Amino acid sequence: MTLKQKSMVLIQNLHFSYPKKPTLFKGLTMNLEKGKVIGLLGKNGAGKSTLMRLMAGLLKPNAGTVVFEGKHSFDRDPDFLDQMIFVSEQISVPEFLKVKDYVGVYRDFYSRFDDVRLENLLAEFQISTEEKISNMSYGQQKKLQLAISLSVGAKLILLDEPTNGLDIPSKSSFKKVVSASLEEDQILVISTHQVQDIEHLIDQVIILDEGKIKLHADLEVLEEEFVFSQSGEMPANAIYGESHVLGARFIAKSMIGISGGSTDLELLFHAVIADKLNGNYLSHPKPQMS
Ligand SMILES: Nc1ncnc2c1ncn2[C@@H]1O[C@H](COP(=O)(O)OP(=O)(O)OP(=O)(O)O)[C@@H](O)[C@H]1O
Repeated sequence: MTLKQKSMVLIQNLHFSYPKKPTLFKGLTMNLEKGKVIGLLGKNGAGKSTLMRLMAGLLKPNAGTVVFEGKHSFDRDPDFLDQMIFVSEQISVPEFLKVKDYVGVYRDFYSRFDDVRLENLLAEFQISTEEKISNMSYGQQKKLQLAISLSVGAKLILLDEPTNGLDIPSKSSFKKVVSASLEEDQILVISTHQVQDIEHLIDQVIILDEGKIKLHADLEVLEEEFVFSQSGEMPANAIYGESHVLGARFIAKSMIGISGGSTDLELLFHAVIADKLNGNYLSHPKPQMS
């Protein structure tokens, strides 16, 4: 399959700023492939939610393009809207409705709505369709929104801070249902500060900083290229490391005979923000980055 066939979201030379605010994105370029779960990381105010809103077509680029399967997001074409769902961090669920009535709104809107999947997800999250939304806690409402987002049959699923407000068992359920629900022709983008909530779940990581994509990488490639490990003291060849009472956590360039664990997302994030490890570590060539 060629890169173009695999790509679903193409962002090219994207410029964006809010009115009377400094420029947020100055020429962002990237593409997202189907079948991937992508973690979007960045400090507060880095622009994660804004990038998601641009992908959802809720904001208009000042220049450049955001295209989903050949359609400009901001055109909000009916086909595009049928294939995309964006769940923002602040949920606004109409409290006067019962779960089943609220779900009905989505069932009417999305042509590929999957009732069986929804039923299974609501069971996993222990939500009854007869429940009145006003009687549900914030976390329960959040889980309802998540269950819906994974059931509408969207090819592009954008989740902004989906695990905020979820208790520990629900976070485990979140990982379980996401891994089990994602199909080959879907992309799931998860923006979060809770890196442990997406560890062992994401295929790719994107780190946004100062209006740029500092890193866009397949975790598989990162794990081939680098060693993420711990030792009694900081090794001399560490690219980046953090000392703690028992020694150090570090990232080093991979060498024959030395293998490291799975990607330590927190350490990776700090290394990227400190400009110790930037770039493109994808399993095939990509368009030039900003
Ligand atoms: N509606 C808006 N109008 C004006 N400025 C905005 C608006 N929304 C966000 N911003 C500004 O844009 C920048 C990026 O905000 P955004 O919410 O996209 O960042 P974020 O990475 O999602 O942050 P956080 O991690 O805190 O949620 C911030 O400086 C913010 O103040």
